[in-house]
Order: sequence, then structure tokens, then C-alpha cells
Amino acid sequence: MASAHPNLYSFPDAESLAGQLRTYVLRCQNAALARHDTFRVAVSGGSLPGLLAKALLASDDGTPEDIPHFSKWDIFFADERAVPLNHEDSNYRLLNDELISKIPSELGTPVVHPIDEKHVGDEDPQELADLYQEELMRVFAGKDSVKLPVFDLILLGCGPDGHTCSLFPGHALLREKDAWVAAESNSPKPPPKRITLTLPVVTHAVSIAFVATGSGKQGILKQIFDLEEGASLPSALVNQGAGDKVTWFTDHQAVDGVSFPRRGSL
Ligand SMILES: O=C(O)[C@H](O)[C@@H](O)[C@H](O)[C@H](O)COP(=O)(O)O
Repeated sequence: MASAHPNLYSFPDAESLAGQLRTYVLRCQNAALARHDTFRVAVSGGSLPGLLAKALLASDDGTPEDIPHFSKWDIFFADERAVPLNHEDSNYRLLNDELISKIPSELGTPVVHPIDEKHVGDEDPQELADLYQEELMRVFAGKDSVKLPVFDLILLGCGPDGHTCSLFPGHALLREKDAWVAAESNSPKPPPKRITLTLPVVTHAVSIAFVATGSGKQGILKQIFDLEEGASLPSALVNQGAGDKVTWFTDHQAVDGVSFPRRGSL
């Protein structure tokens, strides 16, 4: 368990949040490129792809640090629904519609790693999860044996029940120790069949960011940051496991009533 605290930021509106999210993601990108000339990132669904697109498709400030080098990006899904890639519930489709398809050609093209569509109709999503884990192993481990992949950045949302990725409160998946990718057959948020990165993979990343906005998140952020009763929620477990590697991007509405100290700029 990490002893340091997560970083909590709150902003007045989506514009200022997107601007700071851009700065943060590009810092993570630049550090990763300096380390290993590639940027391996995992992205969730929900409201995140829209805000990420707002952040990354904005004009740059003219400095070399402020340029997304998408040709060096490997993009994975922190969780994905077991549906075809062109289905309206697909996180791949969402990210593609919001961001990937709109990247200007001069910024390069990322390598995107979707789920294997052939298995989305399976009764049990386990094979889908296993195949996605194999894809991660191919990229992160190659011929070596690696206990856990090290993402440069994992971008997460937080549901009103405290879930993150497709890790839901009280589900046995929260205790998974070995698998990198797991199957969820009974998601309380539709659609029910999904795959998800596991908690050890999320907390092992170099950096982890949550984006949570709107008054609908007030109660749950209070529980996650201030209250003992929120300690077992999946998003709180990420805070506990990864400490100051975690940064929360929220708006003022979402953290209204939260006492945990927060800052207004990176
Ligand atoms: O595919 C999914 O369902 C998501 O990855 C999920 O974990 C999402 O991030 C949260 O539910 C928050 O969603 P919002 O940002 O839309 O509230």
C-alpha cells in the first residue's frame, strides 16, 4: 500500500480542466519518450474520451513540450465492452469518433489496440480477456517474462458508485492478483459483459489519472477522499495502491463538500 496521498485538482469548467489535462498528459508523454521512445497509455470509456479529445486536439502553445507525438503512442483500453467495434457501446468506437479520427495528419497516427472482435459474441467474455492479455504481453513483455506491464499512463473515469475501469464495488475481481486482464460478466452498468485491466496492473502504472466531473460525482468523491466507509471502493483502492502516482482532474461541482486538500493548477 502506498503511503503518499493522491493529487486532487479541481477546475471551474471543462475548458480549464482540458487545458491542465493536456499539460499533464504531455508531461507523461515526454517523460516516457525520454525513457523508451514510446508512450503506452490505456484509456477508459464514459466521459473521458470527449475531455481527452478536447485537451489533445487544442492548438499547441508553440513550445516543443506541448506537441502530442501520436506516432509514438500505443493506445490500449483500460476496459472495454464485449460488443463489435462499430457498436454504439464500444469504447474503441467512442475513442475513435472523439479523438483518433480527428487527429491532424501532421501529428502522426497512434497504434490502437482494440479487443478481438471475433469473440465479442461469446457466452463467457474470458477468452476475450485472455486474448487482450496476450496482446499486452506481446507489447510489454516480448520474449521476456514480466510479472506486470508498466503503462506510462492510465486514464480512468470514476462511476457514481465508485467503480473504475470495469472494477465494480464488492466484485471478486477486486481481489485478482495474477491476471493482467479479467472478464466481468455481470456489470451493474450496461452492457453486462466486459473486460478490464486488473487492480495490480492499474496501480503498477507510472502515472494514473482520473477525470470526474459534474454534481453527480459529489457524494462518491466525498466517500472516496474523506470517509472511512469509502475505503473499499475500487477508485479508493487505486488511491491506496498508487498514492501520489495518482492525479484526479475534477471540476468544482464534483468536489463540492470534499474536505481533502485540492489545488487549482499543476
Ligand atoms: O466503459 C466504461 O463504462 C468505463 O470505462 C467506466 O469505468 C467509466 O469510466 C465510468 O463509468 C465513468 O464514466 P463517466 O465519466 O461517464 O461518468
